[in-house]
Amino acid sequence: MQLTTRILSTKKNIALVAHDHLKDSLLKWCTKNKLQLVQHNLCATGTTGTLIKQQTQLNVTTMLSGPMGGDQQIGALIAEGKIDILIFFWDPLNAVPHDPDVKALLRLATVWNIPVATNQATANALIQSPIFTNEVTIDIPDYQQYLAERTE
Ligand SMILES: O=C(CO)COP(=O)(O)O
Repeated sequence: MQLTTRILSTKKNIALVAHDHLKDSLLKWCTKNKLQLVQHNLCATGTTGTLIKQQTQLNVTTMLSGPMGGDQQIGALIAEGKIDILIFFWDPLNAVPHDPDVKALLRLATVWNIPVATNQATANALIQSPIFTNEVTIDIPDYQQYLAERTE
């Protein structure tokens, strides 16, 4: 796969997602890091985002709830280059009905090489890193080249 680059600007588009048993943990993390988070554009799956808005007063664009398509909506935004960072407190100990959607979201985040935190320790590392505040260049698949090779 040929690569090209994408610039993540200083003001990032950040997606926040948490499974039910980890919502308290993500809410605490958002409260603790509110001053950094307020400087970025936030979006979230339906329940997660609504709780973050209620409990932190952060401005969050909400998608549908995860099991109703919210993970897929965020995955689509990632594929379109509209999400720069994914913070996803996913639950490795409880099954969810939309497991294929969860896998698809994590897969697309990997395909498009965006920084992802899937637990609190990595979210802490990410928010303290220059990635969060600086302009960053990431390698991404060269889609035009990919398409050209498949259609020549
Ligand atoms: O299920 C989710 C992620 O897979 C999260 O969805 P909610 O934020 O609506 O609970």
